[in-house]
Amino acid sequence: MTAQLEYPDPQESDALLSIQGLWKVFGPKPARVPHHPELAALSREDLYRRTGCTAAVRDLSFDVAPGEVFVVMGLSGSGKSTLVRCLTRLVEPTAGRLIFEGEDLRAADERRLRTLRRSKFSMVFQHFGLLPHRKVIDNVSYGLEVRGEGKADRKRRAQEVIDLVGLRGNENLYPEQLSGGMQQRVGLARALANDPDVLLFDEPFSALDPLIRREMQTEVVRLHREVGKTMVFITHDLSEALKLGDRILLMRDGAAVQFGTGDELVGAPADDYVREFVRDVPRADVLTLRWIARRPRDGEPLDGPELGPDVLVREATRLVLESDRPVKVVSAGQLLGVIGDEEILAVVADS
Ligand SMILES: Nc1ncnc2c1ncn2[C@@H]1O[C@H](COP(=O)(O)OP(=O)(O)OP(=O)(O)O)[C@@H](O)[C@H]1O
Repeated sequence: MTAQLEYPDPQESDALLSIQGLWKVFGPKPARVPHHPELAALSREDLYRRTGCTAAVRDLSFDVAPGEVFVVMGLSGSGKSTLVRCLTRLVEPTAGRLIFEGEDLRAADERRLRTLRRSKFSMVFQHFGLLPHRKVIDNVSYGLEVRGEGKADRKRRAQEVIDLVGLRGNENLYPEQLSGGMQQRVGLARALANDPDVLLFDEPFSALDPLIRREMQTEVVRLHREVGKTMVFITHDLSEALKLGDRILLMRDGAAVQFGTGDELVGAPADDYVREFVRDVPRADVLTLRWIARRPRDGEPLDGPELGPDVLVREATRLVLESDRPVKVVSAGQLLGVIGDEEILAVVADS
């Protein structure tokens, strides 16, 4: 039994990167799995038992918009690393389409792929991947050297990104002379030096201790604000995903469980798995007023203070509790609902 997989036409859409029906199957004769409805529907264990194959990525489809931070989150073994490697074909997908800037990446030959990897994508790895015998500045300019750029240009560009990531003064040190956090700054600088269209991060901060990790997350938020690059960020850490992601894809056993913004995952979990995943998130720091506004009751005063629907519950708490009238949630002059002490306390008490 063979099913024909159908995908939409390569993009008239605004997506920078479009992933359509992507599969990566490891094991013997992997290509039969995506096209075989019965095999494709088997659980991870049953598929392995019947075929000896593991579907690390299962029928994933999503678009990444230009300038967006797209986070892929999931527990160990959910397929995140395989997915991010499939995006540049460092791991060869088994089925599906990858459209980047309108180009079908699966049709690209080795030469074209190498060019794309050098000029359009940069990767930041968990274990930094720095060259130990090269100074910071030479690590940062390495990609430019490979691309054949002249010495003066390389140096100028490397210095620019070294300044950008806060490494000025460390140019002539070797990686082993730097702390983990500093080494990952070198990794970031090296990735930015190529001026790629997409930065791919594979759990870049997992090896760092929690304080440095938070500092680096803030650094990525700042860099994103400054350089506006499209980012695909892999993590198993929910708070990291919520802090960085414009949109989050939650994966389990290779498949998508939910796509959404952080507040959508927390406010409207798709199933019990997601509910359990987000259970300990301080809801007041993630949910916005649009999630808790309700219809005004008959006779309720509507002359209270106004706030927008995107204000975080935490930020609105004081105003709501101090006001003797319900706070109005208003967008473009339209009343979306009201919020009183009850609604606020239900969230804050749960946080
Ligand atoms: N080369 C391979 N051969 C066979 N199975 C593989 C291979 N690479 C990955 N897998 C399997 O695919 C599944 C997904 O692995 P992957 O490393 O992508 O997950 P992950 O979410 O990145 O996990 P982690 O955070 O632990 O790296 C796992 O079951 C893994 O054992």
